[in-house]
Amino acid sequence: MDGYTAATNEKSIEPHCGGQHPMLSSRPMILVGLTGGVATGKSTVSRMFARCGAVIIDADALAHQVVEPGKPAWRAIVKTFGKTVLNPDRTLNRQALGALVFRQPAQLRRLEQIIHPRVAREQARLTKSAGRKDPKAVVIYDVPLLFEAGIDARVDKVIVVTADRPTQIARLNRRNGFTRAEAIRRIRSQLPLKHKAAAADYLLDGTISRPRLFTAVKQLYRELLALA
Ligand SMILES: CC(C)(COP(=O)(O)OP(=O)(O)OC[C@H]1O[C@@H](n2cnc3c(N)ncnc32)[C@H](O)[C@@H]1O)[C@@H](O)C(=O)NCCC(=O)NCCS
Ligand SMILES: Nc1ncnc2c1ncn2[C@@H]1O[C@H](COP(=O)(O)OP(=O)(O)OP(=O)(O)O)[C@@H](O)[C@H]1O
Repeated sequence: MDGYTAATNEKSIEPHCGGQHPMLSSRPMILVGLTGGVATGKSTVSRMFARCGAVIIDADALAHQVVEPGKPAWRAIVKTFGKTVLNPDRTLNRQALGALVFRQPAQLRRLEQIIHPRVAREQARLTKSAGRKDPKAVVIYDVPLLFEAGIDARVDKVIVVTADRPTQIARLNRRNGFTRAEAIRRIRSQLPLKHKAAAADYLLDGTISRPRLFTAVKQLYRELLALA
């Protein structure tokens, strides 16, 4: 199938996105890690999985929430990095903080030490809540640092969304206004994409058109549903 590669064999199952197949009634909740490089298309793919009926737990969104003004992580960031990383309205100046930490790996580690434990707690809470609501949910963890943070060991399957580097750079320029150097710094702050791809159970090509990508996502969702 275009844009979708799997190590496993295709299962024969009714071609619809979402809905519970009668053969799957005993399936427990499945935890799926979704990762990739910067701007390869993880959020785009996770929105498509949401349309199929999956529960999405988005680490970037949680990382944004835990640093809202006045929250403990926000206070720790101000204490560590100073008020120069704040906007006049006291929200985090993400551009300023990003420019600082992606130039200095030691500072990035300090920021991660503040944010990651709080994101992990929220992930655990949301996972429990998804399991209570639907014990057979397909739960997708959208986590850019899935491998770097060792979360791959806690999920049943890993999907990696790939893109070639020129596409990543062009997207970061268009979406974030990053220069080429800024984009490359952000890309290099992660495990190389080829290492992530080599460790994946499923690969999705994030550079194909959205309709083709959605077709690949629907097929993969059916395959995930079929995992007993
Ligand atoms: C430095 C910050 C404020 C810059 O914010 P900005 O709005 O520019 O980026 P945003 O948070 O939306 O992330 C965009 C992408 O950058 C990449 N990225 C973010 N944090 C990291 C990191 N610590 N290491 C490598 N890549 C990262 C991811 O691919 C992510 O999808 C922000 O990235 C941050 O707080 N990072 C530390 C928290 C973290 O590790 N988040 C990742 C998910 S837990
Ligand atoms: N298949 C596609 N075709 C064209 N553009 C796309 C496609 N998928 C994503 N994009 C665009 O590329 C950019 C990055 O996509 P997206 O936000 O989904 O990536 P991401 O991996 O979640 O990014 P980040 O690592 O920054 O969180 C967005 O501007 C999005 O609109």
